[in-house]
Amino acid sequence: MTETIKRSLRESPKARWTAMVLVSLSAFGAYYFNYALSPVKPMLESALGWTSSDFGTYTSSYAWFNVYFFMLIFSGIILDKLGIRLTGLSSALLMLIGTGINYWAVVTDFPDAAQVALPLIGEIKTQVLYSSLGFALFGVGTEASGITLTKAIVRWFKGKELALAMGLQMSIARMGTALALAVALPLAINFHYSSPILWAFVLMFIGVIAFVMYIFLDLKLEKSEKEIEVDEEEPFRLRDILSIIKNRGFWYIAILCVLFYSAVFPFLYYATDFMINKYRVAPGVAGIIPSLLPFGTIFLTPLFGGIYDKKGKGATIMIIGALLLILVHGVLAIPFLDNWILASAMVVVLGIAFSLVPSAMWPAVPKIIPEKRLGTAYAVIFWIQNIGLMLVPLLLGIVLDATNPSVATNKALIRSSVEQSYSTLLAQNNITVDADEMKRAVETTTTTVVDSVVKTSFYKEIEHSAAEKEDVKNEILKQVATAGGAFETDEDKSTSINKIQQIITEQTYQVIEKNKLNIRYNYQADILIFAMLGVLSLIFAFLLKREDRKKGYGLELPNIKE
Ligand SMILES: NCCCC[C@H](N)C(=O)NCC(=O)O
Repeated sequence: MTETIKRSLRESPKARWTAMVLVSLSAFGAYYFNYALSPVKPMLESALGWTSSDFGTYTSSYAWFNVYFFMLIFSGIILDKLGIRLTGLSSALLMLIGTGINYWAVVTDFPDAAQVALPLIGEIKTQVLYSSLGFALFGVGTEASGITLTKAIVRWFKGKELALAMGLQMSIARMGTALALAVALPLAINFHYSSPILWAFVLMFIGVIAFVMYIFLDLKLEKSEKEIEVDEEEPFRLRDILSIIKNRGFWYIAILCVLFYSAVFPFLYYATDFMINKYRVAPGVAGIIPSLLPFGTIFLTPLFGGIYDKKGKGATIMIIGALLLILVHGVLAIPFLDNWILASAMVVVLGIAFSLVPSAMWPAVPKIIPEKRLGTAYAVIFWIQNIGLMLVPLLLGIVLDATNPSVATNKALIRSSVEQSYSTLLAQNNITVDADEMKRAVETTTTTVVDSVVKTSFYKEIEHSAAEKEDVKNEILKQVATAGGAFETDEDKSTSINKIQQIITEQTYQVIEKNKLNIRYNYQADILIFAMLGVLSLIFAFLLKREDRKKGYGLELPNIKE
């Protein structure tokens, strides 16, 4: 069809950039919430008794519905049928509801032993299940919103600053990730472990309002184009999937995508905990190191995209990105290199890799797949990517628990010792607290003890039998009771509780240190999984380059012809 755009609202730079900012706000909230609970992993363990496998189940749940129910494929169809406005609003609302369910689940008291049996996963804590269902719903909303926002940007910027607008939209989204990694744990420490989710809910709500405003702008655009003939967009067709999956180049890109993203996104889920456990970074600031990664990509992705546009070498860029991935995870896996400055440098290099690969990968797809099948191609690539985002975080949690079998049980032992110590000292001193105050005090004290042991102790951990662990617990209770005997209550109840907290913290710390209890995760096996994903990425990047040479896709050629 001919395109004779005359006075379309698209011609107004102010209108189209406003549209870009409005739609990007929901992506900002989504990318924030995606990582809001990750830095809080150590607190979820100390306060709620989650294990690394529970955390792995939770983070993998992002992709449950997308993978099992083919939601990404359906979202593409729904987007074609219902359009940007309705699909965008529904996905923003879905993200909001998912976040709400997740918040409710983590603040609700479930009995410690409450579990349900799930196919494939087995027994799972009821709280982990409800949090995961919320996160899975959020995942459907995020992925659907991802493809909807791309379509919205294309609608406003086709023939204009399309690449820049897409790059900026991605940058705004990544700012959300950087913010979550940097502030979630300080927020949780200073307020409550659920506070980062509450903030996510607020951001998501702002995203919904912004999308409603976008709808009005979009209606104005439609009105302005009523008299004008514009290109009709190609709809999503199931039969296109068949022709796409017959293309070998498509498979190389899709596999490279799942391998590469699986070595980055899931790394971010665990990175704060990794910094705390391996590099002894203080929990309050540990998230700043992984936040350097998305923060760097905010500037580098558009920069590398521009270089690819002008100079080409797309397949080579992907090879370099995969090599950097191997270098980073290889260095992070070396046990004796435990300096946080080196870790920060490696995260910056990972940020460079994470800017190189996407800046070459996404623009490479149109060189392999005809334009009319692009929407379908991206939906299938994201579906395959989601399989990795589902399996890898789960595997990481299981491997972390399997290679550190006593850490979760030792943290649980500390929690129950702290709880019993409070009960004893409060009763001894005739101080009454309600269930909420008690819960809060136990959570805070357990977290403080665990954090300070992990940060400040240098002992070589010893594995204890169940009977020895019972002895350690009894020793904690005895020490606390002895130290608490000399304790003088204050008229002010909260001063007395603070004194009790101090006694319990000091005594528990001493007993743990003396008995060399293992509460520090060794992440080596997990990081080696990432390094292996890097090696596989490199192989597929080379295969893609070879296929490009055979079929002449032009991946090494510049996008802009001089
Ligand atoms: N943690 C956000 C998940 C978004 C996944 C999405 N399918 C995607 O890959 N977007 C492109 C990107 O580079 O973020």
